[in-house]
Amino acid sequence: MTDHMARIEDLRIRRRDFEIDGVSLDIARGTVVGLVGPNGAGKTTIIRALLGLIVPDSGRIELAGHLAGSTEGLARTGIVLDQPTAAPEWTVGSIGRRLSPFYPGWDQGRFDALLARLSVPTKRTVGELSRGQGVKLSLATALAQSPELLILDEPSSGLDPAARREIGDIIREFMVDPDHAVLFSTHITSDLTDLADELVVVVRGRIAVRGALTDVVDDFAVVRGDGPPPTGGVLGLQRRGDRWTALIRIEETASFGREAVIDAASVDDIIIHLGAEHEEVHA
Ligand SMILES: Nc1ncnc2c1ncn2[C@@H]1O[C@H](COP(=O)(O)OP(=O)(O)OP(=O)(O)O)[C@@H](O)[C@H]1O
Repeated sequence: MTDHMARIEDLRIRRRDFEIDGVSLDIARGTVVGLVGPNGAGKTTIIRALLGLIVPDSGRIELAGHLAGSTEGLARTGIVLDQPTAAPEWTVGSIGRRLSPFYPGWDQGRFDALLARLSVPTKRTVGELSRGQGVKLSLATALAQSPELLILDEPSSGLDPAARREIGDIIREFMVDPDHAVLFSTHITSDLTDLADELVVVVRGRIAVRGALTDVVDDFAVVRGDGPPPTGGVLGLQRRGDRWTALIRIEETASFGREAVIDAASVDDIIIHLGAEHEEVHA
């Protein structure tokens, strides 16, 4: 058994006006990796390449020890997208009967228990579900396949706070098995607190920051001020009228003098500032 559930090496995908530019990423067993970044940064493109849904221009991708897109790799992977993958005319209660022949590890008891826990109405058709109910159905379907790797692409957007917390608990329970791993892409970065071990920040098709979630947050700070913004040591700048905020490495703090207002950086601060495009930015 490999120690990683998924491995991406030097992934390159060229589109007309966008490029995934040399992304490498390991998802180790026993870890939850949070994938974050501004809109259009390339998170879904990376996930789709990992699942073999996009053929890259170059790079090597392994999923559960098999090449991307292989049946063996996908059989060990549960996938939660922001909408259900089941046919809209199927009733929720019939999904187990319909899908179980295709998944050797299908666990009907687990599927039924998750639908009940997440309050997904079993008599409705998939097409009649609300957006949030659809995400919950996708999660139940993914986990009923007894996967080793769970990939969630922005599941949180349609979910109420109680459901998001419930899904966090379900992911934690999934991670009780040390051989499991999760890749979780989200814009609601607070969902990653106490859940993600590692954070990967994608900006404009590249990995801008990666590391243990706590280390990443500790590595940065935000400086606030007005008037002419600083240039040296600034990784990203946000302006509102005369006022500005700048993302810096924590070790640069001293160079901003005693009058500077410096705060701890949140994950959102990191994404917003690294994603900002400003001529003054000197990375
Ligand atoms: N089929 C396609 N053809 C051309 N460009 C595409 C295609 N699919 C996505 N893109 C472009 O690739 C870039 C990355 O898109 P992607 O969906 O991977 O971003 P994302 O980080 O998941 O964004 P979001 O947070 O908005 O969901 C975007 O500029 C998008 O317009």
